[in-house]
Amino acid sequence: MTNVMTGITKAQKRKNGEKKNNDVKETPTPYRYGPMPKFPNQRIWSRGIVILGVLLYVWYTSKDGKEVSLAKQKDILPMRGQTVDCDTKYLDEIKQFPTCVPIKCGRFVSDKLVTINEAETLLNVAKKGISLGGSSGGASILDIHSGALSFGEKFVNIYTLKGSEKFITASDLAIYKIVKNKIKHAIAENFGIDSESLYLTHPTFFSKLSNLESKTPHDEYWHIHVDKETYESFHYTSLLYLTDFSNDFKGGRFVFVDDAEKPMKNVTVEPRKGRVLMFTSGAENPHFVERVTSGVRYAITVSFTCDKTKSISDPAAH
Ligand SMILES: O=C(O)CCC(=O)C(=O)O
Ligand SMILES: [Fe+2]
Repeated sequence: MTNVMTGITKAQKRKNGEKKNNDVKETPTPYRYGPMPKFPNQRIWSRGIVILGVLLYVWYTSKDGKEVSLAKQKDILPMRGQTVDCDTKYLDEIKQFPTCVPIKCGRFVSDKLVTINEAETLLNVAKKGISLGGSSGGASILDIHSGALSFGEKFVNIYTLKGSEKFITASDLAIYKIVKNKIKHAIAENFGIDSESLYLTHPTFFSKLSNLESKTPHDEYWHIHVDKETYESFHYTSLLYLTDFSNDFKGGRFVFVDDAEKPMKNVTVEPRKGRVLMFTSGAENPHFVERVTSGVRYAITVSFTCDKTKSISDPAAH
């Protein structure tokens, strides 16, 4: 049939179409920048690169990505926690004190218990007190209950040092007591126990950590440990952080090691000024502090026992 408008028959159209298609096949598409370069074993190389990329991705994500963060420095947490099964030895021991047995063992973090002003007051006490002595290695402690203060490679009693009258005032002591009581009540609430069953115990101390080379084993704060094994009287441990991870120091995160074979199971807490970390002191909570790589990290370890015979009194003015 002939198209009235063009006067071309269907057969002619088919013929023209075929010719066009043939033309396309005959003309190769030119590469804008010339032909793709070829090199020997091109396929093997490109496959190798893809496999390397996949391996790099797997290595990178398993290295850091799977570690769990309980608290980042930037978080402001009213309360965040995790429960874990109590270690049986811990449970057997704490059962001697029935009102002190936790509903579940675990760890909790709160940024709302202690105010920034309270944290700053205690930071100044730590700075002033430790400046009277201080370890020659990377870890200094000050225990205002016993008076123990790191001094070079030894310890001295701060209350025997000249100038010690000034490092802590009556109002600092009152704040210390308020903070300790707030932490005690939070521990009781989180673990479902009676706060009257908790007593402050030894050692409760300020710590100052830096990247100085260690001089004695006391300076090596980065080893994995269980508090109940290091400090026999502990049942509940708490830390109050006085400086900020990343701003005041680098490194120095607190790390729970849930499975020593699998670092990606580690649970980390980044210190934040005024942040309180509380946990049961048994083998369900092995932990360490990462080495501080720069700056200075200040904290207070506030420790509680359920054994009244192991309790210590609130610090007094000297
Ligand atoms: O400073 C910390 O974050 C933890 C210190 C610690 O593990 C301890 O005093 O037993
Ligand atoms: Fe510890």
